[in-house]
Amino acid sequence: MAVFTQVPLKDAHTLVQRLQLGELQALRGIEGGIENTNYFVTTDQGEFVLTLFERLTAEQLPFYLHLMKHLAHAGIPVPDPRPDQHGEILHRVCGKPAALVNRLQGKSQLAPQAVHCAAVGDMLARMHLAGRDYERQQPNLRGLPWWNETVPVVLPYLAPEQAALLQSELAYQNHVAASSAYTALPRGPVHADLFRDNVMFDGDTLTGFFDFYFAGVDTWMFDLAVCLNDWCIDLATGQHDTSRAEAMLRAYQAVRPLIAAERELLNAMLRAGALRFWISRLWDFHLPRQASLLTPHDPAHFERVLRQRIAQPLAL
Ligand SMILES: Nc1ncnc2c1ncn2[C@@H]1O[C@H](COP(=O)(O)OP(=O)(O)O)[C@@H](O)[C@H]1O
Ligand SMILES: N[C@@H](CCOP(=O)(O)O)C(=O)O
Repeated sequence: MAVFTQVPLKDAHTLVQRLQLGELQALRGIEGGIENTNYFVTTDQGEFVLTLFERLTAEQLPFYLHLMKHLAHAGIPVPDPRPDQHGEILHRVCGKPAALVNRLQGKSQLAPQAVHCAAVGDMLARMHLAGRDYERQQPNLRGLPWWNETVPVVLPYLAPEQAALLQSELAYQNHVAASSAYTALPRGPVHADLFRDNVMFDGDTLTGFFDFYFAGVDTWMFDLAVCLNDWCIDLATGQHDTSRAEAMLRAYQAVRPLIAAERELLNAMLRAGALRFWISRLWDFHLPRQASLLTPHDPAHFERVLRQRIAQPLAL
């Protein structure tokens, strides 16, 4: 869990007053998350989430916050950033850029069944379509250029066979990115980190997507691959669960059918999704930041997932 910055009650009170959200009743640091400082904020008007951004800059943040607003207005269940009286949704708390959003109802479904994977596939496709007329541009900041930059930084910490796999997969992904099929992939704003812990459910009903702070313009297929790699696998082995993967793909395609290039590159994108999180987990693990409540994720998990995607491609 992560609270990098301790927020005094008086600072939360000032923000709540400025956003005209009533009287502050409680402020509680959130267990979970590895990127930002998060607090639940209770006022007499409801429950909110305060996020202090620890890595993202005030220049990068409008893309994410306005994307959430855009999607919320299009009917996608995502947190809606609260404005001040001037309409500004990016605030400043304890010297850090900050946002306050509504708290989504429900809880994460950490042992998903086919019904949950179908709900995610359906809403993911709706979200992709709803993002088509979003005008701001920002690349996925954890995309290929970042992989190329970060792999040399983590290589010294790896055993020789891991280093060889990491380098050969990176070379493969550079090759894929230069192909005409890749150029043909439809793209737009994507979430890019839509894991089980970034979706809320009330029973079997999906109540929201959140944590958009790795979003960016990238291929829709990469987004779908990230979901398949987390929602539709056996976590112990990294193996695909066919019924869950089929449920997600069927529901996604009922809203937006995949084009030929997407079908062709499905497995390459599954490998890309595994590589992306293997690299970021290695980076977080071997070059950790100070936080009072932080548990790094296990990098070995995505090494296993990547080996699985290479050994057993998912057939469409
Ligand atoms: N809008 C929200 N509604 C409800 N819970 C939220 C919301 N945003 C964050 N949370 C809670 O806070 C936890 C950490 O948030 P997250 O965005 O994943 O952190 P990080 O940005 O550090 O990865 C989540 O697992 C969830 O329980
Ligand atoms: N989902 C990523 C890490 C990002 O953490 P989150 O709490 O912001 O989703 C992973 O599992 O490595």
